[in-house]
Amino acid sequence: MNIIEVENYEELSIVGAEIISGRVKSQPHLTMGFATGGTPVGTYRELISDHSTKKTSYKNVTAFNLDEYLGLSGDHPNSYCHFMKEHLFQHIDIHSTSTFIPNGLAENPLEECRRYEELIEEKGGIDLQLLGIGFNGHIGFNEPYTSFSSRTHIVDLALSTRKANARYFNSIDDVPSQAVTMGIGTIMESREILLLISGAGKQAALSRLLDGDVNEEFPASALLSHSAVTIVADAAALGTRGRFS
Ligand SMILES: O=P(O)(O)OC[C@H]1O[C@](O)(CO)[C@@H](O)[C@@H]1O
Repeated sequence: MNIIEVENYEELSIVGAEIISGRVKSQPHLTMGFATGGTPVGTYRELISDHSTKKTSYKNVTAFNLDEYLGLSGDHPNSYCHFMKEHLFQHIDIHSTSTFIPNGLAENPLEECRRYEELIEEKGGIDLQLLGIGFNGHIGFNEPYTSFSSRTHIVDLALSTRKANARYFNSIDDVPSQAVTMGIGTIMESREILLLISGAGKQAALSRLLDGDVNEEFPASALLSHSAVTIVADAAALGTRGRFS
């Protein structure tokens, strides 16, 4: 596991974007896995800026997102489909037909999970998967005790996850209680993984990850068994484990 220590969220966003745009430049037909949540927003802002100044092109990039709320349509303001358009896709030259996000309104959600898995396989798998981490160690929407061999599936969201994401909704009651997410097994098949961790609130999760105990109780610990993971973490998240403490 390669750990890049940065001073703050601004620097984390710059470094995250440099890694992604660097891959896109060297491999224009990259299949990229994107994440949502607050953490990657700065990275997306930097990618947009890089796209407009340095003309990094995404026209041959294929994008898969990790997850989507069940019950929200793609144009719902809180859907992850809407999030990706707003924070990245509408600002770069990626083709809308090359961006894939699970359909939160699928008539048959189990079938949708199978379709999504097939699609990832059809496109040759994910080259670089961007991840954030939840307070409880979730990656994607894979909550504690999710099998490390899981494929794209339906999850019941933990109350702590719904509470953490309630900030984007009018009230916690509006936060869907289920989502479709790539499984941990799906994520682990990505050829490379970039995990962004920022803020004091993530200190306990990062510390537990760095302790190195691989356990399904802590989903992110699966990453310890992956051969190409880069973590970009800021001083607040590293706490006393960082060089800035
Ligand atoms: O970046 P945030 O907002 O702290 O979220 C962390 C993680 O939680 C999720 O938003 C899901 O709750 C993930 O998509 C994300 O990686």
